[in-house]
Amino acid sequence: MLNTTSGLAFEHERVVAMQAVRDAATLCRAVQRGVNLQAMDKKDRSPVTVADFGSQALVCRVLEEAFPADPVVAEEDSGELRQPAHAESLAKVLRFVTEVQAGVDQESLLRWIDRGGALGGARDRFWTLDPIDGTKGFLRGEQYAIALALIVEGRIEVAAMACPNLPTAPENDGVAGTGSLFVAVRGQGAELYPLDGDLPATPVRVSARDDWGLVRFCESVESGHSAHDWSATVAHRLGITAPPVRLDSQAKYAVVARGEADIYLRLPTKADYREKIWDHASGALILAEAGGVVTDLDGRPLDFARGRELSENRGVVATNGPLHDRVLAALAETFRPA
Ligand SMILES: Nc1ncnc2c1ncn2[C@@H]1O[C@H](COP(=O)(O)O)[C@@H](OP(=O)(O)O)[C@H]1O
Ligand SMILES: [Mg+2]
Ligand SMILES: [Mg+2]
Ligand SMILES: [Mg+2]
Repeated sequence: MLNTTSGLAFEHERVVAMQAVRDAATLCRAVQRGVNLQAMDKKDRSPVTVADFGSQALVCRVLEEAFPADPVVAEEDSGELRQPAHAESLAKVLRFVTEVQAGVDQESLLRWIDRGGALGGARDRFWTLDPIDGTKGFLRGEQYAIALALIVEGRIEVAAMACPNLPTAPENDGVAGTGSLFVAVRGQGAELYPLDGDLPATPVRVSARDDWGLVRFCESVESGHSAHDWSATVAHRLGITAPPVRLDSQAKYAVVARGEADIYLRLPTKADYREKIWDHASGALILAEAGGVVTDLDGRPLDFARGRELSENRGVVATNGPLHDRVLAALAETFRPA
């Protein structure tokens, strides 16, 4: 889709996606500053917070206004929030959303959240959203991301990912207000903006590292999300000596994309677990546009045209490129999933 003013494909989508994740990041930070950060349990026992719902509402609001015909495949729905037992949480979500977007009523809020219920698939065009990826990291005050991507006929075309606790540069580690906003459009490269202020973007590029003694790999903090024992075995086989860098959320794709790490491994802990599209779409395009490579454990491209899950893939291997085939070979030789 060509924008007649700038001539760049998907320029309007890129700008809208950046605004949407910025709004959501403002809300997430406000919730995190608030006392008594509590999680509710979803049916699958995973945590969800007031910020997950508020973030989803704000992003879906921005998308509805700009692209009313576009479906959204998002992680959360309003089912639990509508329960009388959660009236207090609903009131909190409304309060935090109103701080960013004045004049919102409860019905609009719930309707925006439920715009995320689309099924995806090979249909023309849809957005996929993880309103907070790394909810466990968010609850610990560590890494999390607001991850949004546009998928057209199964191809990821636009990605925006806000990482409020990931500094734009290592020297800002731990400094408040130095979060990162990664943006990519297929064929146009990946860029990093400071999440705060109007500073210009810098290009994002992977490392060229291919010396196994210097290679760094990253993985989930949660051993229930990615098998730490297997990644240690694979790393040993490859001659990697540095300990793994563990961080939550799709910030893992971002740190590989900007060359701070060289490999992201996500090895299934359960044979029947299928990755969710919103856990990968945004990060995967950002890394690919930074020069990296993303496949599943078997070397297959991630297939985003199958619905809400990556049903045809298992696990994820993401690298700077030069290391990819050796990592796949080491996995084929060693990894025996549960
Ligand atoms: N058994 C499992 N295997 C792999 N991923 C899982 C999992 N259970 C939950 N997840 C996903 O892991 C995501 C977090 O990834 P990470 O551990 O890399 O931070 C969660 O996203 P949310 O936090 O958005 O729910 C959730 O979708
Ligand atoms: Mg979740
Ligand atoms: Mg997630
Ligand atoms: Mg989430």
